[in-house]
Amino acid sequence: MQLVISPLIIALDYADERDALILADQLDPAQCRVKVGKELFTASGPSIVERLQERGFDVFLDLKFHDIPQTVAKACRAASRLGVWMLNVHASGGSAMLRAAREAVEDGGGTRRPLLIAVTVLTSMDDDALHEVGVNSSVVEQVGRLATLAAACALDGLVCSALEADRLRNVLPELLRVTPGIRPAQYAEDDQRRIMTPAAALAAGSDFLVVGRPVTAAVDPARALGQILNELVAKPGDSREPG
Ligand SMILES: O=c1ccn([C@@H]2O[C@H](COP(=O)(O)O)[C@@H](O)[C@H]2O)c(=O)[nH]1
Repeated sequence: MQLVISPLIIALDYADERDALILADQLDPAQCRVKVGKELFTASGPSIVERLQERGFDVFLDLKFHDIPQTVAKACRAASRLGVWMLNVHASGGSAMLRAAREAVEDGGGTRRPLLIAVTVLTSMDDDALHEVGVNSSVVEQVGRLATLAAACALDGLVCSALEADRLRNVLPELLRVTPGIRPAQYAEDDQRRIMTPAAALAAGSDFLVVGRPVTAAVDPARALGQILNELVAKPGDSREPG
C-alpha cells in the first residue's frame, strides 16, 4: 500500500475519464490523494476509481450522499466495495441517515473500511446563502451543530472550510477536518466563499486540503502542486482568511 504523507487531495473535476487520467499521470501518488466527484463519476462510472487505484492513488469518492437512510446505506455499501479510501454524506440528512451510513461502511464488503465523513456547510455558502435556504444560524453555528451530530453518529470526520477548523479541532478533536475552499494567495476565489491559503489552512487545523482548480486549471499542474507542497513545508505566510 502506498504511504501518503501529504495532506493534499486533488479534485479531479473533469468531464471524462481520459482528461482525469491525463492529469493523474502528471501527479505522484506519494504527494497527494485524488478526489472523484459527481461530474467525473457520473460520466465514467466506477472504472475511474479502479484506474486511479491501479496507479497507486487513494481515492476520495465525493458523491455527498443525501437521501433516506436505506438508500444512503446501500450507496455507501456500494462505494465501500470499490475500495475507496474515503467517502462522504451530507450531515444535514440527519442522525438516522448518518448511523445507517456508518453501519453500512462497517460491513461494506470492501478490502478495507473507508473513512466516512460528513459535509457540514458547503464552502461555497456564506451566512446569507444559509439564511436563503431557511437556516437562521450563522455558518459557524450550523457547522458546529452538524459536526456535533456527525460525532454522535461515530463518523470519522467532516467536510468544512478551514475557517472552522481551529474551533472544531478544539471541541471535537476526534473528527478529521477535510477542507475544500483552498486558494493560494492571489488565486481567484471562483465560486468559493470560505477560503484560506494552503499553509494557513494546515496551521488552522485542517487534516486534509482539497484542491481543485488551482492545480487542475494550471498550465503546469505538477508544478502548481509542487508550489503548494513547498508552501506547506515553509512557514505559514500570507493567509486570506477574513480578519
Ligand atoms: O463544501 C464543499 C464540499 C466539496 N467541495 C468540492 O471540493 C472541490 C473544490 O474545488 P476547487 O476547484 O478547488 O474550488 C470541488 O470538487 C467541490 O465539489 C467544495 O468545494 N466544497
